[in-house]
Amino acid sequence: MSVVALQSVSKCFFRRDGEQLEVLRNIDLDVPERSIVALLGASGCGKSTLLNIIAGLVEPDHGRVLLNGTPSAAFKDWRSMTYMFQEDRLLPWRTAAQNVAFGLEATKLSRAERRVRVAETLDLVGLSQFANVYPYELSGGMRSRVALARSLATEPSILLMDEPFSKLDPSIRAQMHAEVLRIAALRKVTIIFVTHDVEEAVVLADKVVVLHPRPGRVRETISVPLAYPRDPLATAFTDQVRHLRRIL
Ligand SMILES: Nc1ncnc2c1ncn2[C@@H]1O[C@H](COP(=O)(O)OP(=O)(O)OP(=O)(O)O)[C@@H](O)[C@H]1O
Repeated sequence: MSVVALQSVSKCFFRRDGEQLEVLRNIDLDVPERSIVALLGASGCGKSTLLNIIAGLVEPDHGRVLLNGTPSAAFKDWRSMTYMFQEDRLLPWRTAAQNVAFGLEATKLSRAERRVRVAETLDLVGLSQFANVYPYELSGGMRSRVALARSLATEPSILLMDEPFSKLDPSIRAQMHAEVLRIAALRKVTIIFVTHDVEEAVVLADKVVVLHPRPGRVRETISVPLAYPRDPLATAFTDQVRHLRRIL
């Protein structure tokens, strides 16, 4: 069964001047369990809007969103889904551990259970030594790891990411890609992420959905049949990357 399925999803926004902006038209999407799907497209083609629709943050005008087979409006298990934003959005007055604990505070876990979960998740992203450090004392890559740990602390089965590594240096970015692939395999998580970077899409995803702008439509869905773990340098010269580059 698909973890996330979109059927003929369309969305318009109204601009300030009253003009209607058709952002998404008839989007169909099928995300099987434990897959990694990239939403790839040029700026403004509706990638973030699509992710927000999946997350239940934006309601589509037409079409259906099914989460584990349940229509979005009737879906109850929102805790099984987390969202990682483009900016890390760490709270500066909280330590790394306290930031990771943030999403757990609304759960039924006891204080002791939360402490264990935070320690496990920081360990997962290789930051056990930095639990008591504040965000300003961390490098960009470490902050990104804390943000990833915060997204994973609730043990989600679906992780949505909106260009989460776009602000990082290329080498740190490659490290984060490796981290995501390692953790996705370990935690059995389904990932849907937005990117406008062809290499990032091909390194991470097993399926790349290419969106065409104005209005956003699925232009093509490309499978990436490369075995994991992938080598970013090796993937840069594959046919898939050449093809996607040509389209974009
Ligand atoms: N709440 C809103 N109200 C009005 N217009 C919106 C709203 N949200 C998004 N838009 C418009 O919808 C279009 C698609 O935006 P969206 O952020 O989904 O695109 P994107 O592909 O993620 O772009 P980028 O890669 O630049 O982040 C843009 O023209 C944007 O200005």
